Amino acid sequence: MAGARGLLLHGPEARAVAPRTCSGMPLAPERRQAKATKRKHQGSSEAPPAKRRHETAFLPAKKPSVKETQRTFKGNTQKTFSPKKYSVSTGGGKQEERPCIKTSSLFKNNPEIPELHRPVVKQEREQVFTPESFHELGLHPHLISTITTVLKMSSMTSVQKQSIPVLLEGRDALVRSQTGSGKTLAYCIPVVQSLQALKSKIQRSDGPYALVLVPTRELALQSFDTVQKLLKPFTWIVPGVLMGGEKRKSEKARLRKGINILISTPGRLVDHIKSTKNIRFSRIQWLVLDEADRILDLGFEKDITVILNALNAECQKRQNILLSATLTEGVTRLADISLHNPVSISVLDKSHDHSNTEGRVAREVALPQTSNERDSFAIPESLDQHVTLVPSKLRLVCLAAFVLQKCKFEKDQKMIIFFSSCELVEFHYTLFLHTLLSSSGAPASRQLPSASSRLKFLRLHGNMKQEERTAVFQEFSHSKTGVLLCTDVAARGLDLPRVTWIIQYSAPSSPAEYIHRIGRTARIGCRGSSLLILAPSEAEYVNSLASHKINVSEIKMADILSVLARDDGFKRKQRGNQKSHALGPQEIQERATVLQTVFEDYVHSSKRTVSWAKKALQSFIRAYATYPRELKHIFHVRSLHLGHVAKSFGLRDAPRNLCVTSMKKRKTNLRRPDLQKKTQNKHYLTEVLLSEYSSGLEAGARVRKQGKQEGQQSVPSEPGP
Ligand SMILES: Nc1ncnc2c1ncn2[C@@H]1O[C@H](COP(=O)(O)OP(=O)(O)OP(=O)(O)O)[C@@H](O)[C@H]1O
Repeated sequence: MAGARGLLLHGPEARAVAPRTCSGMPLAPERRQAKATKRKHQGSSEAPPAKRRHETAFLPAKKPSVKETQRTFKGNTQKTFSPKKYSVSTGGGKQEERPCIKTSSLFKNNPEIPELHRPVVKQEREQVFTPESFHELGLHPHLISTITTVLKMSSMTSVQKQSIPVLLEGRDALVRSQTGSGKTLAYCIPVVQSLQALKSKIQRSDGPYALVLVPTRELALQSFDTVQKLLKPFTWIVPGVLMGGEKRKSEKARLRKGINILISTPGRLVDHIKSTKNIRFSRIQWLVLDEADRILDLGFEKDITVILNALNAECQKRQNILLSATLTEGVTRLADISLHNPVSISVLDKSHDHSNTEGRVAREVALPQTSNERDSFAIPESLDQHVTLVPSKLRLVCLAAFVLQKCKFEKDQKMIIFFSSCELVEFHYTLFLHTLLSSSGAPASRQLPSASSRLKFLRLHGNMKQEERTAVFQEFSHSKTGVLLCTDVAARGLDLPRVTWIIQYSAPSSPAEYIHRIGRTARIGCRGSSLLILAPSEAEYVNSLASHKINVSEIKMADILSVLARDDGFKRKQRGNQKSHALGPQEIQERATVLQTVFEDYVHSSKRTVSWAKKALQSFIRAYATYPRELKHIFHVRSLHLGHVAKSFGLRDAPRNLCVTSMKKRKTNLRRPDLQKKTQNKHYLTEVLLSEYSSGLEAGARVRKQGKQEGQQSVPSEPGP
């Protein structure tokens, strides 16, 4: 970590930045001076010496005593009253000089970045394509011509080659293959082939023959789209989608008219089962659970039971398929209750070899699989995985620098950034719109000197209206470039073409989620990369990934920040004819501080924005408290330094009254870990994650209730608070 450590050790205590009023106007000199003094004084309470750090973590920031204030004030008089200058590009490339005030150092009092002793593990591999074509499957000629001319596919993928014949034989199956390997067609083709071949031709009014359950609305739309394409030559078979966000009445009307292949999220289907008289399952021949392990998470297990009971009550004989890139214990349980004498299909290299040597697919793998097999996942060979260790104070600038590096200075990059909650997505989306974009409509004085109109930001999360979610999904899908900020609502199954980078700004809560998130890139043999951003205290997570045969290589934080050298918009003004010195670590630190200051200035531009940033910080802490027990030794709220984390929300100080109720609760619960798990964690998990996957019917009510309980201000979704 030589580079990164260098940055940490040699950083200047304070950086020069431009002072502004709330409206973004430069301050009068006297006020500027007073404010600079105040800032310095505030900054002093924020970075405790290393030995105090542990004690102060998560305590409200203490107001410094008069004595402390005087000491700080006196000790820094010289610096405080000699503001440096830095230059800001204004429209037309002019450089405007602004006198500066202090920003507390980003590069001091940070925890040491540990060396990563990364165990190198042999990753599981799958071969994506086979040389075989779809012609060999004995499908209806119109279906083959649709696959080759409409979908423009010629050869089968491994999972398709293994699954389609098994499913056409009428067997139940548990299918596991890596992300982006073509599992959707692996089940859609046999369903369409079998339904078009039924002797008594399907009538629309017959109702569903096939039911496909998926965890999210976007995935429902995507699967519907695939089925619709395959059904082109078979116009008498009608597909339909139920996914919430749409008026229940119009869904009821469509159900009444008849849907033969029904694609739905579990929650929405349960709602119709309970309230609609028009839903009949007597003709069901296929039940597909795509992303089966995700479907089982949280509240969905109950929904699945309701659905299985409803199906079993009306039809006994049907084919059942469970699919996912990751199989968890839960899926084995679900397989036990929903699959009959199933074939387990796995495309790992060893089974592939087996199929080659024996001339048949490896499909008689016993159920359940061993935990070892279940816990190691195949990752596309064309996916380069990285990790970077970044102290909390530097997280925001580091993320922004990486976004600028890829999406501003490199061509044709399309990036997805994962966050742990809707509030975090909204916060970073709005902040970036107002600071990194020149076309956001915000006053130029509040923007980053190098604000770029080449950047495009979008966001996707479960608290958005359905029409907006769909529009964003479509826009990002069709776009060649752009940055999508999202929650795990976009982690599963979504097939977004040409995504080049996946950033995990909030670490995932399980290896399975890690696999699915990074699986949004490097699909079907394309190249892609991922970056996991961890705090130094979270370095151990790399070993946890390695235990699931996941290999990551390190990118040094210094290398990420060095992109700031490419943009003189971040430069401090040199005096007179002084020549710009070489872009060493010191200069990079100064530029990083300019970037941080732009964020802080935006956040502190009004009381409302400060309160909004505090809510986002609160949401971060709440989500952080929900990591499962097996990861608590790595991700524990007590190891966070509130003042430092606050900095990554553009807050200059650790908020004093943050999350008081929750803190009290947490304190009590920490003494009773059993209670914590049973009550609070469950509560948080439901609050933070369930809303992402709900049918959409209850989301509004839940969000309203949550907001009321926590006094939560709704974060503005459009350009800013
Ligand atoms: N035989 C094929 N030839 C070429 N492209 C294919 C083939 N089969 C599927 N694809 C394409 O590969 C992409 C990924 O497919 P799909 O979404 O079904 O993957 P998946 O295995 O379900 O991924 P995930 O686990 O992330 O849900 C899609 O764009 C799909 O159109």
